Formats: sequence, C-alpha cells, structure tokens
Amino acid sequence: MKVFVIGAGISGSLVARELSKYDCEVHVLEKAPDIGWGVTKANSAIVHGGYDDPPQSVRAKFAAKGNRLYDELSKELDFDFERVGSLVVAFKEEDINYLKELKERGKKNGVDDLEILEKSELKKVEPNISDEAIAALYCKSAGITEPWEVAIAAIENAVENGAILHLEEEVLDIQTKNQKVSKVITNKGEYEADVVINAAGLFADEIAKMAGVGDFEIFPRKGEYILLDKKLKGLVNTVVFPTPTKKSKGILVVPTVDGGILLGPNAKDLPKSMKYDLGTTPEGLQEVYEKSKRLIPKVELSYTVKTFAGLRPETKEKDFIISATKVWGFVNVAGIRSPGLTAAPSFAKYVVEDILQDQLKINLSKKKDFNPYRKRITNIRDVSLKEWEELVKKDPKYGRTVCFCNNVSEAEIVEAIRRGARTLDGVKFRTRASFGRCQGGFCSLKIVEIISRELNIPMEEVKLNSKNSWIMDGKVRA
Ligand SMILES: O=P(O)(O)OC[C@H](O)CO
Repeated sequence: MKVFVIGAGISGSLVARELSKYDCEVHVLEKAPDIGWGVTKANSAIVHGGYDDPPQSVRAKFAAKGNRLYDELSKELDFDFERVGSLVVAFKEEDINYLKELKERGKKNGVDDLEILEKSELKKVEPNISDEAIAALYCKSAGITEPWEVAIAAIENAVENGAILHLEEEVLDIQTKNQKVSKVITNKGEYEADVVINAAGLFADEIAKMAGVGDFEIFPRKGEYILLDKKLKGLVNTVVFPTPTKKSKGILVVPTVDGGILLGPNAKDLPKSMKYDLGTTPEGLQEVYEKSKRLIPKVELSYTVKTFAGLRPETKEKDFIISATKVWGFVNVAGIRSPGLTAAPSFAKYVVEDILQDQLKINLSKKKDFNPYRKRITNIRDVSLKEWEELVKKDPKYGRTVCFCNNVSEAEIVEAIRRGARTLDGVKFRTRASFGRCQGGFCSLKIVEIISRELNIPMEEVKLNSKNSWIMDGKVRA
C-alpha cells in the first residue's frame, strides 16, 4: 500500500506520523524546501480549549479531543507545550452573556474546565489585564506550543519509522483510473499511488481539482502579528482573547513558549489570487497594537522583535473538510483554519483509523517495532552548567555560542543541518538561532558560514529560505 501525503505542515506531518505506525509505504510531498513553512509557521501557536467551535461542526469534533492528546504527544515527540490556560475577556454586560454561551458550547463540545471569573478573580489570574475588563471565561486546559516544532518533530519521527520525505517536490497532477487514485505526478517524477491524503493547506482546493473532486475553494484570510521581546516575559500568564465576533476570535495577547509575547492576528479576507501575500501593513499592525493594548495596557511597541503575517486557509463554510471523496483513496484534510493546530493530533488518528481503515476498508497492520519517541536537539540554554561542561568535553562546538539572544551553540546548528536544515530559516526553526531580539543581525553570517562548511557549498549558495532568497552575491574583493 503506497500512501502519498501532500503537504508537510501540521496536518500532513501528523497524518504521516500516524501512518508510520502501520506497515505501508508513506511518502510526504512538500513543495517548500522545509517542513511547516506554509500556514504552520505563522499562526497564534495556541492549543485551544475547544469551547469556541459550533457543536455540530467538524472543528468541534476534533478540537477538544486534539487538546487532550497534546500531553502525550509532546512527551513522545519532545516539543514544548504548556497548559497556560486562556481567558476570553468581557468589557460590557452583553459580553458576559456571550461568555455564558461559550461556556455552554464548551460543555457540548466536551470541555469541562470552564469557569467565568469575576473582575477580582480575573485580576489574580492576569494582574496586567485592563481595568476596564469586567469578567472572563477561564479555560485552564488551553495551552501554547511551537507549531513548526510539532511538524518537524512529527516528520522526524515518521521518517525514523520509515516514511520518506520529499522536499521541493511539487504535485503537478493526480491521475485516477476507474474512480480510484492511480498516479501522482510531480516536478521530479511519477509515482504509482493507492492513497493520497490532501493536506496541502492554502492549495488543497487546487490539489483536489487535480483529482477531479474540486468541489470547494480555499480563500486566504490574512492575520498580522507583532512579536515582542522576552524582556516582557510575565506580562501575561495566559492566552488573552477579547470576546469574539462572528468573523474571528479577535486580536489576542499570547505568551510564547520561549518567553516572548505575541500580539495578533487581525483578519483580512484576500482574493484567491493572493495565497502568497505575506506582507504586513502599517494600518494592520496599528490595529493589532491598539486592540491588544485594550486587553493589556502595558503592551509596548518599543519591545517589538518582529512583525509578520500568516494566512488562514478558509472555506465558505468556515469548517474543516476531512473526508473520503468519490475518488477511492483520495482523502481531503482541507480548510484547516483555527483551531487546526489543536485538532490535528485527533484528526490525524481519524484519517488513518476511521477513514482509511473503517470507511475504505484498507487493511493496515500495526508495525511491531514502531518507535513513538523523538528527541529534540540538545540546547545549551536548557542545561545546567555542569551538563554544559560535559557537552563541551564531548564536542567543543557546544562551547561556541553562535546566537547570543537565544543561547544557541555551534553544535546545535550542526545538528540542525544533520537533521535536514539547508537554509538560514531551516536552522532558525530547528534551533531558535536568529529568532531573538537582534533577528540574526549578529549571528546570520556565522550561521551561513557553518551551513556552507557543513554542506560543502559556497557561502553565496546559502539561502534565507526559498530558491531565490539570496543572502550574498559573491565576493566584494577578490
Ligand atoms: O481569528 P480566528 O478565529 O481565525 O482565530 C485565529 C486565532 O489566532 C486563534 O487561533
């Protein structure tokens, strides 16, 4: 049985890992040069409680269940995950009615740890909350993580268990025979295929069309963000939401797992032609700043480390499309907007256990030697001085700090390259080097040198991320 997963974002990577538990040939096709570089790398990084989604929706079916799977998953795959809790804040009496509605909805969705806090209790949980806040819905089980790290970890584990990752491999066509998946054609070759899992994020509609089942469209909805420095660590303890609107959960203030503070996103609907538009605008960032300041008045732009934008893959129905199709073997995992990161561990199991095995009656036998564990790259910022000394004794490269903002050693960068990083961003997302306050101002050149040395390529061949993202253009002097 040959299964092709299209897309190495959070959805595709977790489906691939789930598939790697079984005796089948798993291929992951990703058109980008690395894992998690689409929708996965730019979102709010939240593991939601699961109370927000309409009870009959596909989102609700997987969100709360996905949340509960994060403890085990983060242990097995060794990524950061913290149940910091979330607050939906009310500023007016009518907001409180909405909080009550959300609490009821949460109950229906199986979320049983919701409580409405009065102002004084709210201040205890979140001392820097605006004085104008009058109440909040508190969900203790909500959490934060790093979405790209989840995807990288899942793919590393899937590959350890036999899956094959194809980077920079774009799907150009899907051929069917007698209403069954038959071949996947890419820019690099042609493959016989039995099953295709369409987890292509913003482009899932185009992939579905190739298979003749393109009965939905994906619209990009942009969200702009501002990342604030770790100096503000402790400014918020929980994920702080405003009372949501029909369109969006609103602009949030989120603590990140590495101690920063994330503000955003706004929600701008873009035409289908703008699936690559990741630009930020002064007005958009101003909106993000003002709305987050309304929640947490101490938010200050002078602590800005980075601004960026992400695109949500939205459908008309605003719901996930996770189902088999009339083409046997072609399965959609599409429209994975918020709370996609939360729901992914749950729907990944559903795809393999319910869709492939129960609905399509595919006989998959469990591997006896499946290894569920993956270890993260050892980081000098996480070890004691004694442990650091031991690491340096084993490999002196642990003693050479390259990124001083985030304390990343040369050994970690070499390890990231060994695990597949080929670009500055590949190193950044695996180690957090150049992710800190200076945004690579001091360490980028050193990282380029290390990539060049380890991969034995000229420095001017090292890219920031994509094919044409040149960093340097030959020598200034002979
Ligand atoms: O605006 P929404 O509803 O798409 O929510 C996005 C938030 O960042 C929560 O994940």
